[in-house]
Order: sequence, then structure tokens, then C-alpha cells
Amino acid sequence: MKAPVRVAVTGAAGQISYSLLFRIASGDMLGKDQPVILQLLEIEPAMNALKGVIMELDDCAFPLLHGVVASHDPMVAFKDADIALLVGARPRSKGMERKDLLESNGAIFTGQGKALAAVANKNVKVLVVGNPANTNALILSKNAPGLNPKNITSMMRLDHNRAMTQLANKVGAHSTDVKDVVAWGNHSSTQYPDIFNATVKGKKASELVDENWLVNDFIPTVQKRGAAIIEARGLSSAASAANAAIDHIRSWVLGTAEGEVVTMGVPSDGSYGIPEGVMFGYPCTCKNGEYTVVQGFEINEFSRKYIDITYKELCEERDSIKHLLG
Ligand SMILES: NC(=O)C1=CN([C@@H]2O[C@H](COP(=O)(O)OP(=O)(O)OC[C@H]3O[C@@H](n4cnc5c(N)ncnc54)[C@H](O)[C@@H]3O)[C@@H](O)[C@H]2O)C=CC1
Ligand SMILES: O=C([O-])CC(=O)C(=O)O
Repeated sequence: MKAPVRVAVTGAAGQISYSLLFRIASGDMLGKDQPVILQLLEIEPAMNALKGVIMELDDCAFPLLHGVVASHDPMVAFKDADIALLVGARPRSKGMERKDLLESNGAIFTGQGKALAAVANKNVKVLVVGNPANTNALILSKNAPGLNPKNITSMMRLDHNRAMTQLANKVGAHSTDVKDVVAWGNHSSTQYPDIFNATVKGKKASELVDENWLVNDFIPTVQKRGAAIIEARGLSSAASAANAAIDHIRSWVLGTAEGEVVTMGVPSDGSYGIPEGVMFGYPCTCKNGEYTVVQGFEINEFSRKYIDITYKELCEERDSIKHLLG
């Protein structure tokens, strides 16, 4: 029997967590042979709601769930955490851009960065989900001395998964037939879902679709999918966001399949002309618990323009929260 892995989840009484916790406890994230201890953080007013969620976790009698800790103190919830899923933050409502949340959410990640650095496992793998995820992850990273900045990532996997299905549907294929899409840049309406390196059943995707569809349908559909869900549901995406978080961590910890490329928001390192200093959606592969940014993807003139726009937005977001960067 493997030793349990400690998984901290913030915003544990919120709607994403309601889809996320049960899947982590059932082994979807770390494998069907990996026990877990859930360490749940909420704000004080939500502790009663969290109690109800924990009652439900108990009622599942999950074989892999070896303990639940609940606290409103990050120093308790993050203690010895091996993995931290930072979901707790306000969601946007209709008419807002995700960056409009920076003012209310950004400060959450200064305190949580400090607490993680103080008490979590030094190799803790962090995924920031709370929006605006990339810039919140940057704030966290700058406030977490002693943690490896490479281990602080932001969620672009939902965008990646959205792009796969949109492309598959267009050409009459299944998402599993699609390889090598990338959601470059920011988890925002400037992100660039790119199919120029992608294949569908081994055929170049760019030869199966035309530029008009890319510009007027595919790219805006993926960019604005979150807003379309808010419009339809009255609430932002939750189950699909939880699913993407599971996918992100599973790939990172257990590795990507042979030939599989996934998008992760990771610290920019100069790859593809993006200078250091932002969290950027890059194509990645994962092995032995580490991710590597895939090099050598073709960036044509069309793609360059979109990539530069999303990079510029990330710089603007960073400039607007300079005071939170430690
Ligand atoms: N990166 C991505 O792809 C996606 C990100 N999101 C973002 O995820 C975040 C959470 O979304 P939902 O679960 O729908 O929101 P929600 O409002 O249902 O839940 C958020 C929970 O976080 C808690 N919370 C607030 N401040 C906290 C703090 N300082 N520490 C711990 N918990 C705290 C709240 O009490 C609440 O229970 C939002 O910012 C949303 O925009 C949502 C979908 C996709
Ligand atoms: O759109 C939102 O605000 C929630 C989110 O990040 C998404 O669904 O991609």
C-alpha cells in the first residue's frame, strides 16, 4: 500500500470543489492505487457549508480517502501538502472579464504563497485555478520564497480541452483523434488556441479547415467559452473546470502518454520569444513528476500576432498588481 499523498484544496465549499473533491477521493487524479488525505481550506463563513461537503465525502466511504482536514487557516490546511489546488477565489459574473477579478482575488495569493512556503512540502506542486489564474499564480510565486517557481502553475487545460473538442467536432472526428493543439498565453479572451501544429487522425489540422473558420469561429469560440457558459448557466463552469484540474495534475504527476502534448500555464522561460516574468500557456510533456516545455512547434506569422497580443495582456495584468509581487 502506498503512503497517502496530502492534497490541499482551497475554496473547498465552492462549486468547482463540489465536482473536484469526490473525483480526487475516488482516485481519478493520482491513480486507483494512491491513497489521499484531503486538506480543505475555506473562509470562516463557509465552514458550515464545508462541513456538509465533508459529511458527503464520508458517506461515499471512498477506499482511497485516508483522512480529511478542514480549516480556515492556511497554515493548517497547507501543512505538509504535496499538491495544492488553489480554487478559492471569486468567480466573475456576466459582463466581466476575468482580469476584473484581480483587485478582489489577487491579494488572496500573497498570503497563501507565504503560508505554502512556510508549511507545505518544499516540492509541493501548485495549480492555481482561481481567476485570473495566470496572474494570480505569478503573485503566489513571488510571495512563496523557498518554493521552486517551476512548481507553481496555472490552469490552461480547460482551454486545451475545449480546443480539442471544437476541432474534432468541426472535422467529424473524436477528441481522442486530435493531437498537439496548444492554448498559448493567458486564460482569458486573448488566449490563442492554435491548431497549426495539430493533427487529426494523423492529418494536418490546418489542411482540414479554412482560415475563415479559424478566425471567425474556432478562436473566438474557445476564447469566449467561459463567458458563453456563464450566459447559459448563470454560473461559471464548474464540472469541466474540476475535470481540467484533475487532468492537469494527473498529467504532471503520472506523466503524459507517449506523443501526448498538453497545455500548462508555467513560468515563461524565453521559449517561443516570451521573456521571463509571466505565467504562460505552453505546450508541455510530463515525465517522472516534471514537465518540460515542448520546443520546436512552428509559429507562423498568423500565430505570432495572436501570441504577442496575449503576452501583452499578461504584462498589463502584471503591471496592474506590481504592489502584490513581493
Ligand atoms: N482557470 C480556469 O480555467 C477556471 C477558473 N475558474 C475560477 O475558479 C474560481 C472558483 O470558482 P467557483 O468554485 O465556481 O466559485 P465559488 O464562488 O463557487 O467558490 C469559491 C469558494 O472559494 C472560497 N474562498 C474565497 N476566498 C477564499 C480564501 N481566501 N481562501 C479559501 N477559500 C476562499 C469561497 O468561500 C467559495 O466557497 C473562480 O475565481 C473562477 O473564476 C473557474 C473556471 C475555470
Ligand atoms: O469564464 C469564467 O469566468 C470561468 C472560467 O475561467 C472558464 O470557464 O474558463
